[in-house]
Amino acid sequence: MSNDNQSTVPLLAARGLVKDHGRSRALRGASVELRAGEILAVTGSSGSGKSTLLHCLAGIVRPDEGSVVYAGERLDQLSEDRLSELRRTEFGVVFQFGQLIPELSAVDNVALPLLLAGTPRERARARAGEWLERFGVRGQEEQRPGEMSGGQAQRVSLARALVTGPKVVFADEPTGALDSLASEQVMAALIHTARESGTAVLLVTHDAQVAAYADREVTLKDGAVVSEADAALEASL
Ligand SMILES: Nc1ncnc2c1ncn2[C@@H]1O[C@H](COP(=O)(O)OP(=O)(O)OP(=O)(O)O)[C@@H](O)[C@H]1O
Repeated sequence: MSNDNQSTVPLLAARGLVKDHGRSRALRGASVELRAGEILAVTGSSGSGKSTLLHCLAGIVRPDEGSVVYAGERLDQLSEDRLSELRRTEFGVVFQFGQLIPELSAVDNVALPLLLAGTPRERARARAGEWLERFGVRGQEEQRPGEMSGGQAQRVSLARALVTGPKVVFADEPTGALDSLASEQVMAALIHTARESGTAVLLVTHDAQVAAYADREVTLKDGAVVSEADAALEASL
């Protein structure tokens, strides 16, 4: 269901993105918009360009052609310094294999973005503990990623992505390595928390059940958007 608070002005808009990886063209004129608070699924078969699109939208990779505008700023033209500041303060990212730091406990992994932003250690750890609780992994604060299940580790990754209060979370196959029960728990936690905090989510997935959590779905084929379906409307039919 759409969130009534969503603005009609996009928070993030990509137009005509082209991106080559060596001799392979990953994006061929892809355009997509994400509104504040919206949950958008990007689907498509393997190799259709989903991850490359996410990387361009998150300012991780610069497109060869086209524009990416975030809250009035051209991401594709920003300096590396400004881009990394935006990634630290406005964006959160979650990947298929959470990419937690194996040597750090769950609470220290989640506290890390706050420490990098200058929050004192004890306050950062306390806030991290609150976020672990929100994601249902309280009690595992001192465990390291290797001592947790895949689903628990992925919920820690979500807590780390959201702890700084980002405007957008980019999630690339966040449930790709999980079984269906853990996948449902992770998605429910992500969607609930994003709705509660008004965070927009760009969700890359090839799984129709995961895409069904989104407000809207765009499908990529050969590096361009081929169809847009209102996932919520489809689900209600
Ligand atoms: N770093 C890279 N170097 C070379 N080619 C790449 C690189 N990243 C992606 N590609 C190529 O670009 C195309 C799009 O890849 P991308 O990972 O964006 O697609 P995807 O839809 O996310 O695929 P998957 O679902 O398999 O992850 C593919 O042909 C892929 O082989």
